[in-house]
Amino acid sequence: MLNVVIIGASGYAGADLAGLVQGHPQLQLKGLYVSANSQDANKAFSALHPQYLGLIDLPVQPLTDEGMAEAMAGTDLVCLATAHEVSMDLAPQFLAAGIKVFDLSGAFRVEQAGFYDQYYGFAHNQPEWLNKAVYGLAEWNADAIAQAELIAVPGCYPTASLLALKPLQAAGLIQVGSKPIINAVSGVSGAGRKASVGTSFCEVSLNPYGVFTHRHQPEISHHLGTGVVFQPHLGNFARGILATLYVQLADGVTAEQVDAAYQAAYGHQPLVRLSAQWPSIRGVAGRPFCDLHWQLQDGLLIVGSAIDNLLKGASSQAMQCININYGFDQTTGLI
Ligand SMILES: NC(=O)C1=CN([C@@H]2O[C@H](COP(=O)(O)OP(=O)(O)OC[C@H]3O[C@@H](n4cnc5c(N)ncnc54)[C@H](OP(=O)(O)O)[C@@H]3O)[C@@H](O)[C@H]2O)C=CC1
Ligand SMILES: CC(=O)N[C@@H](CCC(=O)OP(=O)(O)O)C(=O)O
Repeated sequence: MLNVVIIGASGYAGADLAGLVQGHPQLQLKGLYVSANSQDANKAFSALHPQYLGLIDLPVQPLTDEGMAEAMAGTDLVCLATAHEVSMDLAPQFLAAGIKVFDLSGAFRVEQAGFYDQYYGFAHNQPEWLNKAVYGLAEWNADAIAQAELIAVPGCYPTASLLALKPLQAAGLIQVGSKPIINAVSGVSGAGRKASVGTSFCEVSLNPYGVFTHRHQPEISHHLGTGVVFQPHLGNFARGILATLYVQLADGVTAEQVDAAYQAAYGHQPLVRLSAQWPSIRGVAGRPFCDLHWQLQDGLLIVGSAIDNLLKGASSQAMQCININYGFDQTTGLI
C-alpha cells in the first residue's frame, strides 16, 4: 500500500480526493491537513463532510512545523489541494524529501515568461520545478506523467476545453488563423468552500465573469498550441461544467474526419465518453468522465463537453495521474 497525504483536505477538491483515496485498493490515507491556523484544525474529516461518517473519521490536522514533519514521515505521495501560492511553497519541500507531488492548483501548470505575474498576481519563485513539472492532462500526457515527480493537475475549464479541442488540433482540422471560442458554465463549487458574497446561495444566478482576464484562457492556449477565446460563467448549481465550443474548421473538412479524430483520441480511453447525445451536467456530476458530442454545419463545428469540476476537473484527474504514475490501471478507484 502507498501512503498518501492530502493537504487542503477540508476543501471541496481535497475532500473528494480523500474519498477517492479511501476507496482505492492500493492507497492508504495516512494524513489529512489544513493550514496551521485553520478554524477546522483537529476536527474529524467526517464532521466537515458527513457523507464520510464512519468511512473517514481521521482528523484534519494543522500544518504546523511539527505537522509538516509528520506529513512527510513515511509518506509516498502528497496531494496538494491548496491555493496556488501555498502549493508553490509546499511542493518543493515535499519533493526535496523524495515525496511525489500531485498538485491540484495552478502553481506549476504553465511555464511562460510573465504568466504568473500577469494572471496570478505573484512572481513564480520555483522556476526549476516549474520547468520539471508535467501537465497532468491524463489522456494526452500519460508517458510523461508516468515518469514525473511533480504533476500539475490541469484546471477544471482547461480540462473540459482541451479534451474537446486537442483531437481537432492534433489532426490539423482547425482553420489556421481562427480562434476556437469556448463558452463555459461552472457550478459554484469551482470557487472553493470559503464563504463569499459572490458565491452565496441568494446571490448566485447565471452570469459571465473574468471577461478577457481569466487565467484559464492562457492555460488552454498554451497547452493547445493555438489561441482561443474563453468566457466562463457562474451557474446556480453546486458541481459540474458544461462547455460549448465553436470551432471554424479548415476548408473541406468532413464529418467523417472529425469523427476519426475523436475516435483516434478517445476510442480506447475509458474516461472520455463520445456520446450520441449532447452532454449535460446531470450526465457527469459525481462521475470521473468527460462527455463529448459534436455537430458540423457549413464548416462550423459545435462541440459540447461536460465534466464534474471537482472530479475530472480536479480530484479524479489527480487520481488518474496517480494511477498512471504508479502503473495501476488508470480507472482504479474511479469506476
Ligand atoms: N474547486 C474546483 O472546482 C477546482 C479547484 N482546483 C484547485 O484546487 C485547489 C483547491 O481548491 P478548492 O478545493 O476549491 O479550495 P477550497 O478553498 O475549498 O479548499 C482549500 C483547502 O486548503 C486549505 N488551506 C488553505 N491554506 C492552507 C495552507 N497554508 N496550508 C495548508 N492548507 C491550507 C483549506 O483549509 P483552511 O483554510 O481551513 O486551512 C482547505 O482545506 C485550488 O488550487 C484550486 O484552484 C482545481 C480544479 C477545480
Ligand atoms: C466557478 C469558479 O469560480 N471557478 C474557478 C475555477 C476553479 C479552478 O479550479 O481552477 P484552478 O484550478 O485553475 O484554480 C475560477 O473561475 O476561478
